[in-house]
Amino acid sequence: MPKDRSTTTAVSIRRRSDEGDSVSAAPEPSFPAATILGYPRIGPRRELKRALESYWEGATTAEELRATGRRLREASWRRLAALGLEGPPSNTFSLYDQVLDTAVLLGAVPERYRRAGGPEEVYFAMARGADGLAPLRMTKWFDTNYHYIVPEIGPDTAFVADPAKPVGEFREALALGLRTRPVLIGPITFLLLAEAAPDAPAGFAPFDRLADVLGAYEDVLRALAAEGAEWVQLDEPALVADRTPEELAATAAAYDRLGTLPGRPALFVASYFGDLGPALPVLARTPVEAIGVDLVRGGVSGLAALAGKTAVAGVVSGRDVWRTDPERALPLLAAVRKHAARVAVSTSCSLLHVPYDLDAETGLDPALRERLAFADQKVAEVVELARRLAGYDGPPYQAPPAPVETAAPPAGAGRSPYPVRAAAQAAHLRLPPLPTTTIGSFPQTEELRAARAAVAAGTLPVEEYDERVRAEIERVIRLQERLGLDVLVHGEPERNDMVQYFAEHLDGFAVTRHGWVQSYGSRCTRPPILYGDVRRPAPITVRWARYAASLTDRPVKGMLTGPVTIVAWSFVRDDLPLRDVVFQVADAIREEVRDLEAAGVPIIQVDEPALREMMPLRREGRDAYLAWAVAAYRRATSGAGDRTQIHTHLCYSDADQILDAIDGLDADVTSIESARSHGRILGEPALRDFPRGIGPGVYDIHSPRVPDEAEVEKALRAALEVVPPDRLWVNPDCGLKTRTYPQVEASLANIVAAARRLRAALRPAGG
Ligand code: MET
Ligand SMILES: [Zn+2]
Repeated sequence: MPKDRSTTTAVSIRRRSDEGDSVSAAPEPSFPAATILGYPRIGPRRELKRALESYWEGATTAEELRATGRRLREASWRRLAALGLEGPPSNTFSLYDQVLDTAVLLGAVPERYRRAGGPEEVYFAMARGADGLAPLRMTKWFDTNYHYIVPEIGPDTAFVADPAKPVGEFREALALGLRTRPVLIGPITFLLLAEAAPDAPAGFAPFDRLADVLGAYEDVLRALAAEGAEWVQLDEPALVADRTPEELAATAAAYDRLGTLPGRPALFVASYFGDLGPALPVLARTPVEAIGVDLVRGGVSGLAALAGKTAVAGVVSGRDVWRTDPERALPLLAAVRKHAARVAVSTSCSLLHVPYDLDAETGLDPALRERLAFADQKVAEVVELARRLAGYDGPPYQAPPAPVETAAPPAGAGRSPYPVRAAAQAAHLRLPPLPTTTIGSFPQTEELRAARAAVAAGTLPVEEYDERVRAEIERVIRLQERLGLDVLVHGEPERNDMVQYFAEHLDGFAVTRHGWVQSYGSRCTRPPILYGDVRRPAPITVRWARYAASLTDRPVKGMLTGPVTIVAWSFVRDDLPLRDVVFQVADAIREEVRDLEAAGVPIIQVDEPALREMMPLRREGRDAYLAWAVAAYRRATSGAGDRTQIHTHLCYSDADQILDAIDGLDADVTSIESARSHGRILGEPALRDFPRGIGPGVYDIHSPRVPDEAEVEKALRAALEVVPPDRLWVNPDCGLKTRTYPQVEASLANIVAAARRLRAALRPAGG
């Protein structure tokens, strides 16, 4: 075998499938030697965010929004071409979410949204809700901090392909002289991520509709081929999680069917976020031409199945900001090359999960900077690796022995059992039944954001900024008193972000200025970079908590972010086991809990919204993960005395998967997302027995909609069916930071009113 085979010029005859089905014998188009699975789309300066928000406010038109999209796509393609990438992906742009785009592409728009208006209105009604129309559910994309919109599929969903978007984007790029590879979410992943429509009969699963949805995929593939698309990428990340034999058999059947579609483009099935495991040979037996494997998360065993295929080898991580070590990547690529017909160098997943360009960061320590690569640097890396691979004749990669696990540090001195704590807290706090509270943040005003930027730019003295933060805290405290909430918060006005704020005050972290990563819709976060040992040089939140408490007689909660979440939402050093890094952070938070308690703060909330998203995608490894994650949380919180009430907050609706772990956190009160899943969380039998305080969210803060009093009351009545009144808390799904004051005031007023009505109804007659 010649070892300098260059993949750029590779042209071969399309193979026949094992079964010998006759497949068109057209030559397989060449696949680029270097590629990426996707690219960020929010804009290097978050141009899409601004365009979306101004469109939603009614300040700009749909046409202006579309024009911004076109400009961003063009700029991205030109940038990729300038970086040396050939045949870039397309249809990786989205106005809100790629899963929602796929639902639209396949005609899976639930009937009730169709009356929202024109195409944009219908689309954004599904994403964000509209008058009288709650949005579709939103949840996290695999183990990332990106949120997708959950499609709703019923037995009658009429799948009718509407390929306008991928076709339109393909044409746009072609007009620039670029033949792109349209990217679609594959049928297996699409259906597995969807949920059954509310009116679907019991036992119905969206996956039952696979044969029907494939018809729509065939139409899309035909339409793209007619435009001149040579390759289409079908993303199937769902195949890196555990799949049943039936699901794998359906995968084989689906790709056999798409693979034998006459006149189709060449098919590249991409997998990412882990190892394909048993799905790899299944895919490899189908007629698809190319298969993508994640070699950052996944291993090299089983690659022999790639014989005869084009292997798209993900060796440049799309999930972190570290440079790729060519001494590791080249042997990995050589290992793939031993088996596959052709090898393309790729990112391990879409670059959606990393910031655009390291060159925009001018303030980083040069020693750290040298170790970093953002999206554009990673594009340059795949191009360079492909060039080096062509001439590489070193040995292929061999997996090293698995590292030996060290024992977890102890949880720290234990608190008394819950009944003892609960009694001490009840005597101390004297709260009514169904206590009302919020999750921590209040809307962030433009003035405060601007003030923070001015401090960073050196144009506003810190003392003046602190003064404004104090004024904002006072305003938020007065508002909560006026609204009649029982447990108040300071509103987190001093925090740009719940993770970044702590990162800025802990040693071992660096923060970026422009390193935005899309979280959902127009929302972005700037994940800090955890590069060294974590230490807390001084108390972080104590002065603000103390100030807030000084303003009111009601209890004020102290707010901290938990160790798992701080690590999950950062880019983390990869030279230590993740667990050890989390324990370092837990020790820093433990010190903060102690200091808050010493300052007289009676309730401390330690948020762990990322607990579930960090969970391994395959069952194997989950128990071990949950054990150390829970141990880290307890290490952070167990220094508190019995009288101090510890709250935690987890904002996702499918907490049912980790109820044991939530129980293991041993927090006195747990608030959890529930509004958008129509209270589904409380349908869980395990929750009936949840032994401590629980606050299922009654206000979907991801939507601009204001819930009315009756709706909140109904949700609370449903909750009271399973949770006794002395343990039921009344709160929104999550923090209020992303909402406006008018929305928040109206919603909280309705929540307090509903809680009061129920409280009155609970009171025994004459009591
Ligand atoms: C994503 S969870 C957010 C919790 C945080 N305390 C807030 O209210 O913003
Ligand atoms: Zn939350």
